Formats: sequence, structure tokens, C-alpha cells
Amino acid sequence: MAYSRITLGILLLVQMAACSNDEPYPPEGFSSIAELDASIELDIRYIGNNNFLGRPVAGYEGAACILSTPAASALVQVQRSANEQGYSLKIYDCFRPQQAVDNFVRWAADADDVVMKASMYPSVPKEELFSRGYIAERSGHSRGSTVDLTLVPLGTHQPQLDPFAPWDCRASDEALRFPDNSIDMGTSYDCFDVLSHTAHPAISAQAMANRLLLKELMEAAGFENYENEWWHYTLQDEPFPDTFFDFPVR
Ligand SMILES: C[C@@H](N)C(=O)N[C@H](C)C(=O)O
Ligand SMILES: [Zn+2]
Repeated sequence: MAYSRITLGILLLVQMAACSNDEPYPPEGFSSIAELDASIELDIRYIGNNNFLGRPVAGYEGAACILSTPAASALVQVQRSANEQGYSLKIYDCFRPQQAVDNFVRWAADADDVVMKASMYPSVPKEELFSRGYIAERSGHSRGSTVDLTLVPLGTHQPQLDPFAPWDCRASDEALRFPDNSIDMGTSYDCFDVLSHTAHPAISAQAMANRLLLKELMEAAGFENYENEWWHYTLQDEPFPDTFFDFPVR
């Protein structure tokens, strides 16, 4: 009798595991950009060390861009328009699970963990990154229709780099910033600084023209820029405006 109960229990566990493996991925209502348009370059920063923490972030199991299906389809339109002008989109982050945001919050609470401070937030005290609007505790990314991205010349690729070298994300000389095949946007991605505010006047005329080109292309497809970060766009007509999802990125 005891043996058959154990057997039944094991069978139930096996069945539960099989069911959970059968769940569709990405979940209903979401799409993977690589499946819709493989020409869009992916440089998903939070899966590795090249980010403001200097280490992989919780919830990133693959270098994928998952977005709500309307946001993903709109981005494919943007890619077509960018291609006509000799550029491709390059994506740094898309859907961001709540566990990743919680990881940012834990990281921010550790005042001793400042490995990337000099290169990525040199002029902002770490404890003010949230209050100054550079990172959010409830992020639009977790609603699935927000994307961090740039424009790259067609045919180029992200160069290899040492994320821990003494880069300066605000340097006017591009060679001193993190190497990136992005066109010059005035600062590096995730450079938490006033110079990253989209309309900040102290960047070069070329960098401002490049930011405005990205903005025009994105707005034409229904996205809205966040004024504190030239790279951050949200689909205005987002399908899940009140839901913060927590499935992993893969
Ligand atoms: C962390 C940065 N890439 C970003 O997306 N910031 C905004 C404010 C957010 O966290 O939603
Ligand atoms: Zn963002």
C-alpha cells in the first residue's frame, strides 16, 4: 500500500513536470524578435558582465528579446524604415522580468558594490539612481512593451570588449566609451548621467541628430521615448499596461 502511494506520488510529480514543460514559450501574447526578424541585432546586456552591475542579472537565461506581440511587430516596421536609411536596430533589453528588477533593487542597496561606478554612473550617487529616474522599481520593461535600443550601420557587429577596463560612458571622445557599433548617441547605453537625457544640449550636433533619427523612426511606429534615457522606448498603445510579468527571458 505504502509502495503504491509513493509510486502514485512520483507519477504525479512526473506529470506535473511534463505539464509545466509543455507551457508555450514565449507566453501567450508575447513574441521573440529573433523569430519575427532575425536581421535585428541583439546585444542583450543583462545576461553577461557588460552592464552597470558588472555581472549577470537574475531572470536572464538567454540572449533573447521577448516583447508583447504588438510591440514586437511595431519594431519589425521600425527595422524596415531603418534599413532604408542604411541602419539596423540593435537591441540591448526588451521584456525584463520582475525578478531582474528586484535584483537591481538589491544591488542598489549594497553601497560597497560599486565595481562599475566610474565607468557607468560617475556623477550620480548610487543611492540616487532610482530617485533620479535612471532605474525603476516597477519598470515598463516588465509590462513587455518597452525596449532599450540604438541604431547601427548595416553589416556591423558589436566588438569584443573588456567591460572592466576604465571606460567613461560620458566621454565626448567615442574611443573612451565602451566599444559599441552603435552610431554616436553622445553617451553609452545605460550611462546614468544627465548627458543621456535625450534632449541634453551638451552633446555633439552629430549625436543629437542621431538621437533624433532614432526618435523619429520609433515614433512613426507608435513608440514614445523616455526623456531621461535616449535608448528607452515604450509602445504607447501597450497591451498589458497594468501587469508586471515575471517569466524568465530565454
Ligand atoms: C536600467 C535602464 N536600462 C532602464 O530601463 N531604466 C528605466 C527607468 C527602467 O528601469 O524602466
Ligand atoms: Zn529601458
